[in-house]
Amino acid sequence: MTALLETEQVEYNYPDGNSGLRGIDLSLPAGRKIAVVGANGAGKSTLFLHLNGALKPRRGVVRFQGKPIDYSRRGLRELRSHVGLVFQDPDAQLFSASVEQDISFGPLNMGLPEAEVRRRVDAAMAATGITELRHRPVHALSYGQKKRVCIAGVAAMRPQVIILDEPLAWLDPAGAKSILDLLEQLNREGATIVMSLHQMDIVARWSDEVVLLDQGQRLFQGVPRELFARRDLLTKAGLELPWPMDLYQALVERSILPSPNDLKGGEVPMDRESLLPLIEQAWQERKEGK
Ligand SMILES: Nc1ncnc2c1ncn2[C@@H]1O[C@H](COP(=O)(O)OP(=O)(O)OP(=O)(O)O)[C@@H](O)[C@H]1O
Repeated sequence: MTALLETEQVEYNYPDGNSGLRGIDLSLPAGRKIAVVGANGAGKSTLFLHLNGALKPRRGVVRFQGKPIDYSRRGLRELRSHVGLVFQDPDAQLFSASVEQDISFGPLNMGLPEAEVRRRVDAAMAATGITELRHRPVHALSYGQKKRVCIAGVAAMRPQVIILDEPLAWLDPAGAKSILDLLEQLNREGATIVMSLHQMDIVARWSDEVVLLDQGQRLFQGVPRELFARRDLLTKAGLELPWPMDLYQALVERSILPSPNDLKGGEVPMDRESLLPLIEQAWQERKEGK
């Protein structure tokens, strides 16, 4: 599969000498939902800032659609119309007086006609469920509402890639679910979604592909099931298994559930929906005295 975004041996040091990235090779295919995971300080935000050209590597190269990023003003403006980044901190992204103005900024900056801007802004507000906040000042919104405005602002530009730095952090369960539903919808409409997150159960059920970073290096890229079979990598990177896999293992150790070798299909359950039928079956067999 051809890569939409690629990094080759990307290295970056912050001006104070902190090493942000230490030779990262990545290839992000189009149309996927890609999770980027790693402990605090692993380099996720630094990587994202390279993918939309906000940071320039000290060594190595970042490519979009096979071409190295053009760091001129024009080149970056063009790149950012295709690669949208939603920052971790919404206050770093929002600056207009009202919600509507903020979401309009990107499409206006792309030079789109006013009617088209209005259409896109209305659609982005509807998709993120913030139409009623249209005239509200951004500084007076809750954290979760600000997050939605940031996502709407990027979605209104209709980029090919939407990168989100911990979009679920600090959201309540309903807020997190609606963001995940929205990302699912944007992906169905053709956007490649790249997001960092710390909840491994969501990585397991949401992502097609997962990238694991550790101390500025890529430790793994592949499907979630493959990553969660690598206990060595998880331990090194300080990550845990998704809770359904962890619970499954605890139940196997207590001889309540069959071990992977005795499972039909042999696949360890990664999510709640595949774990529950195993528990129900074990419960049924116990009741029937098997
Ligand atoms: N503005 C900065 N100035 C100096 N060093 C920085 C800066 N931002 C990040 N770093 C350093 O670069 C490394 C990578 O940080 P980064 O923020 O990319 O990690 P992260 O994986 O996004 O972490 P988190 O999960 O905490 O958001 C860390 O060692 C961090 O201390």
